[in-house]
Formats: sequence, structure tokens, C-alpha cells
Amino acid sequence: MTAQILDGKATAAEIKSDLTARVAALKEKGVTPGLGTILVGDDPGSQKYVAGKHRDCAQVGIASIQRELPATATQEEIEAVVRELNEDPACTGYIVQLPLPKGIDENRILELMDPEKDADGLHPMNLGRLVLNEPAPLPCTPNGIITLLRRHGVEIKGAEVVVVGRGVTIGRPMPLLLTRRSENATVTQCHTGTRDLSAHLKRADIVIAAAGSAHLIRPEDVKPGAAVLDVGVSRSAEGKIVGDVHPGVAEVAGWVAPNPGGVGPMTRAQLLVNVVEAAERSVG
Ligand SMILES: Nc1nc2c(c(=O)[nH]1)N[C@@H](CN(C=O)c1ccc(C(=O)N[C@@H](CCC(=O)O)C(=O)O)cc1)CN2
Repeated sequence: MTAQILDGKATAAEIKSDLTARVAALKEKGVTPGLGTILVGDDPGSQKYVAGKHRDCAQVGIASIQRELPATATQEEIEAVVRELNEDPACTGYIVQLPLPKGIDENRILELMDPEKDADGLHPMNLGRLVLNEPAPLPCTPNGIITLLRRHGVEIKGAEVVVVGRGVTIGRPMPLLLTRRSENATVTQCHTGTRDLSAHLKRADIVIAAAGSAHLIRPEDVKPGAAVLDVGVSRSAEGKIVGDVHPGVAEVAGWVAPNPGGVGPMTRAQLLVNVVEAAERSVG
């Protein structure tokens, strides 16, 4: 049996269609949402992701504000751009594309952002609000994963979920979303210090692989019928994306979110949701 596809491209297109109408309604009330991005350096992956975010904005009618700095930019130079976007009324929400170049204090940059303009839900105040169960913009990839599972009818309630990875954009916030009462999943977080990854994976109804380790999740480790979401990105020598999930997993799993075409487009769609929701809050 071959797994069904958790189609992030199609689901993101549905979300964007709904957002287009909501943005038009905001504009009638005199509010134009504007997404700012700060991109530092010349990482081809980051450039591609940021370009995709602005393409999405154009599709739904959100204004784009782009700031680019060279890889040699100093902490002070990046902080100056953060302050500028904090003050810019045309920028209703913005993100700092991660990772930042080595030597830059990423946490300090995130802390300096206006939490009300944090479109990524990664400001410490917004992550704190998530921990405390208070309303906040939600981190885009974890929220995109929940939406993708829900829209395809994958049961989250009571599911045993294994999250592989502990990075700030996915691994850390993912269990916080999954263990809310609205999701009610049981989560095991695995990482490079996990002694027997295979034993944990074999018990999982849902696997979220965000380790950045090519083909780490192998068919023999996956429970038949499980939902397996590939969020890891490594690059082959030819520059092609290689996910965390071995292609053979599709023969065992019930559901697979491919990479590309699965969670990536959902990350971008969820970012637009955060921008539109913030603009809607501003008009009451
Ligand atoms: N400030 C942030 N930085 C990063 C985040 C984030 O949520 N906020 N997440 C990742 C990268 N990311 C978002 O920025 C991202 C990753 C993947 C995609 C995407 O659309 N991928 C496509 C394939 C694109 C390709 O061909 O390379 C897909 O999966 O189909 C969008 C955004 C780290 N940084």
C-alpha cells in the first residue's frame, strides 16, 4: 500500500484563497496589511524562501517590504533595520529570516522586535504567551503542520506523536501546540541525545521529522499506517532538497507529507494568516 499525500501545496492554495477575500475586506476599511522581511546574507535556501513569501503576498494583496543586508552586516546594522520596521506604519508585521550569519546574536534580534508585529510568533513574549495558553501569533511551521493534519482528517486527539528535532522554528514550539487541550496529543521529543530513536518511532501514530539529517527516518522504523511529515532539509551535491524521510517510508505509512510540496508551502501560508489576523485585530 502506498501512503496518501498530505498535500501542502493544495491546502496552502485554499488558505490563500480565503485570505484574498479577507485582505480585500480590510482594504475596504482602509487597512492594507504589509509584511516586512529582513534577510541577512546570501544563503540560496533563505533567498528562495523569502522570495516565495513575497510572491504569496502579491497573490493575496498584502504589501511587501523587503530589507536585505550583506553577510558581513554587523549586529548593530541588523538591529537598526529591526528598529526601522518597528516604527514603519506600512509594515504591520515582519519576520527576520533565520538562520542569521554566525556571530550574530539571534535571540537579541528577536527580542528587539515589536512583539505586536512579530509575524513568526518567535518573539520571546509570544512564545511565553503560547506556554501560558494566551492568544498569540503561532509559529508558522508547527501551526502549518496542525492545519495540514486537520484538513486531511488525520486524528491528532490522543495520538502518540514523535517530534524529531529541537530547533526554535519547529522542534521547540511543536509540542507546545500539540499538547494544547484543542489537540490533546501525547508528545515525545527526540533529538541527537536520544538513545534509541527507532524504539520511539515504532510507537508513533504521527512522526514530525525536523532534524535536517538526510533519510534519518527509515521504513523499518515506521508503524504501519502512521502519518509521517518530512520537514528536514539537507541539500544533495547538486543542490536538490533531501528530506529526513527515506522514500521507502511511503510504502509503510498511511500518510506522508512530502518534501518539497508538504509542510513548506504551509509555513508560508500560515505566515500570511498571522499577518492578516494581526491586521484584523487592529480594526477591531
Ligand atoms: N524567520 C523564519 N525563518 C525560518 C523559518 C521560519 O518559519 N521563520 N522556517 C524555515 C524556512 N522557511 C521559512 O522561512 C521555509 C521553508 C520552506 C519553504 C518552502 O516553501 N519550501 C518548498 C520548497 C522550496 C525549495 O524548492 O527550496 C516546499 O517545501 O515545497 C518555505 C519557507 C527556516 N527559517
